[in-house]
Parts: sequence; structure tokens; C-alpha cells
Amino acid sequence: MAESNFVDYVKIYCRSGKGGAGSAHLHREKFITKGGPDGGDGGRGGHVILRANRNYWTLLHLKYSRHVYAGHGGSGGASRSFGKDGEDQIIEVPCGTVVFDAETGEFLCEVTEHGEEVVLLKGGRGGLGNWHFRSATNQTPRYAQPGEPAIEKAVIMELKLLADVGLVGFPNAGKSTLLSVVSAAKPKIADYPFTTLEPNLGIVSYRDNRSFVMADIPGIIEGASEGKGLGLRFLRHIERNALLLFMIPADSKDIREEYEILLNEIANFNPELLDKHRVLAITKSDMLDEELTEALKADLPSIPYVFISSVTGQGITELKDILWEELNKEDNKVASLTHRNLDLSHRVKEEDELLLAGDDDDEEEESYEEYDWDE
Ligand SMILES: Nc1nc2c(ncn2[C@@H]2O[C@H](COP(=O)(O)OP(=O)(O)OP(=O)(O)O)[C@@H](O)[C@H]2O)c(=O)[nH]1
Ligand SMILES: [Mg+2]
Repeated sequence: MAESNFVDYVKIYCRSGKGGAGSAHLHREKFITKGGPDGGDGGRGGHVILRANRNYWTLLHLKYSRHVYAGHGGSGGASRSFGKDGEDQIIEVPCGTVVFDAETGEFLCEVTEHGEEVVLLKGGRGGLGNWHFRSATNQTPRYAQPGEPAIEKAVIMELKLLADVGLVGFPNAGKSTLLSVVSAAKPKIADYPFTTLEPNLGIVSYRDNRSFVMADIPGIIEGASEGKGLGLRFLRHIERNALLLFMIPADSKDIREEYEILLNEIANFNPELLDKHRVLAITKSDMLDEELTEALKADLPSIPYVFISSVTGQGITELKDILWEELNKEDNKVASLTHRNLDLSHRVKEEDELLLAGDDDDEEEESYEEYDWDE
């Protein structure tokens, strides 16, 4: 298989900048040999900052930037001159990026709104120059604070697509076909299971220039929660959707049973998914006549439903109406954000270990702890 452009997982080694050292300079002039202390403060070390940018849709641009180093703060100088602040490093990511500690799997932060910024690693504070340490007993202190040390951390970034409607269904149910008729997206469509191997997003335009986002994900089969088929890895992309659209073909052996299986699989992945509003689309309804349609209606799950055909266009407008109505219900305004600690162990590759092992840089340790910054 060709290498995918859809990157929803990267591991990056980040380091903030250390604070610049304060200066211990003593003032000197032609006729003043022992002037007062005039050492300036060190500059702040650069932060590593995460910023959401809606122009990115994947983490592909970060795939090969395995190290991100912010600049160190400059040292303070004579005449109370300040050291320069270290340069911040800004990592631009798509909205919906979640960051975990690569070693512990602990949730660190996430950004959802365009332009939202989070300081991932704080730069070290600059040390105070000796000028600050004058006292009645010591007019010429010869010490100054070192800068605060840098922070280093390997992080894992994961992308959770932000869509309003997530499509849930067995392979071949017609999910991608629907997306292709209601949006400009051009997902691959074929008459065999598992055509879709990675999520597709499409913008569905609705009346009066309104729109919503639909996510087409790979099909789910019974046993997916135990790893069958493509497993449930892609289900995290519907964790934050406001609404789940179940898609079951009209020629399904048993619509109700298929619905129960799907429900069960997603509940195994994350029970919170059951809190979401659900709508059922019976797809490929062009294969039905009126009599069959009525017969099927008699035994459907009790959620809003609509018979659709992506081929003839039957029910598509009605479907959009139902989706829009459900999306805008009072209790459905914000999709709940889940911060579960994902088990990342299966995704850490050997090369990542090598990458981490090679990162020891032997910088001299400064005895920073002696200084109580909060005093
Ligand atoms: N008759 C009919 N066939 C349809 C309709 N929608 C989709 N199909 C056919 O069903 C097959 C599967 O469609 P896809 O859209 O690829 O199905 P999918 O749910 O995305 O499948 P996976 O990606 O494998 O999970 C294709 O051969 C489509 O042409 C429909 O409304 N009517
Ligand atoms: Mg598909």
C-alpha cells in the first residue's frame, strides 16, 4: 500500500529553552575601582507552544520534524542589561489535536479552536543579576542566579477529527457514497468491504448557506472491538461528533440486529458514545418497493430514521433536515470532549525508542534548586 498522506499520529521530542544566567558583574569606572553590583538578569528561555490552525487537516507536516527546540535565554550583562529572551517554538497543528506524554501516556493538553494556543513546555525563567542581592551586610554580592533549566519531553500528538456527524456502519453500507453526494469530497467507492481505509471529511451545505461537517470512517464489523476487520482505531474520530448517523443497507438480513451489533461495538470502544444523538439511514432504498418499505418500517429501532438512496437522491433532503434538526437541539450544542488516556503502547515503534535514546545532550547541570523563585 502506498504511504498514506493521512497522518493522525506523530511522536515529537520537544525541549523548551533554558533561562539565561543572571550576571554577577561589579561596576567599574576609571576612578571607581569597586563600584556596586550591576549585573543584569538573564532572559527567559523560549516556550514550546501548540497552536491550532484550521488550514491543517492532518499531522503530515510534523511527520519528519522529530525534534522541536526552543531557544535559550541570553545571559544578563553589565550595567544591568537584560539577557535576550529565547525564541519560542510554535507547533502548528489541526484543530482537534490532543497531546500525550509519550512515556506515561498521560493527557497533556489539546487545542480545538482555530488560533488557540497552549504552552506545552515552559521556557526557564532567567536568573536574577547580582544587583538584586545587595543587602546591608553585603554591598558587593558576587553571585547571581543561574537561569531555570529547560524542560524536555517526548510527546505524542493525535488528531481527533472534528466533525458534526459521524457515519457508522458495516463495510459496504454506502457511507462513502453518501458523503460523495452530499459534499464535494471524493472518497473511494467500490463494491467490496473495507474500501475506505482512512477517514474522509466533507462539508455538507445546507439551506441558507449553512453547513455542517460529516466524517466517513472505515466500516465496523462484529468483533471489531476485539480487533477484527480494521478494529476500532478509527472510532476515536467520531468521539467528538455531535451526532452519529447509523447506515444500514435496505438489503440487510436484519436491520434491527445490525443496529444492535454496531451499537455494541461502539459501546465497547467508549460507552460515552452512547450518549450521542443517533439517526438511522436505511441506505440503498432504491432496491425497495413501497410494500417492502412498509414491512421494514414495522420493525425499526426507535430512533429517528429515513429511507435514502444515494443513487436516486431519494430521502437525501429529508436526511439533511433531520441531521440539521438533531444537531441544533438544545442538549446537543456541544459535543462532549473526552480526555481518556488512550493506550498508546501498541503504537510506539522501535524507531521511536532509538530516537529517544539518541537524545542525551551533556549539558552542565546548574545548581538551580538552591534558589527559591517564589520568594
Ligand atoms: N443501489 C445502490 N447502491 C449503492 C447506494 N449507495 C452505495 N451503493 C453501492 O454500495 C457499494 C458500497 O458503497 P461504499 O459507499 O463504498 O460503501 P462504504 O460504506 O463506504 O464501504 P466501506 O468503505 O468498505 O466501509 C458500492 O458498490 C456502491 O455503488 C445506493 O444508494 N443504492
Ligand atoms: Mg467507504
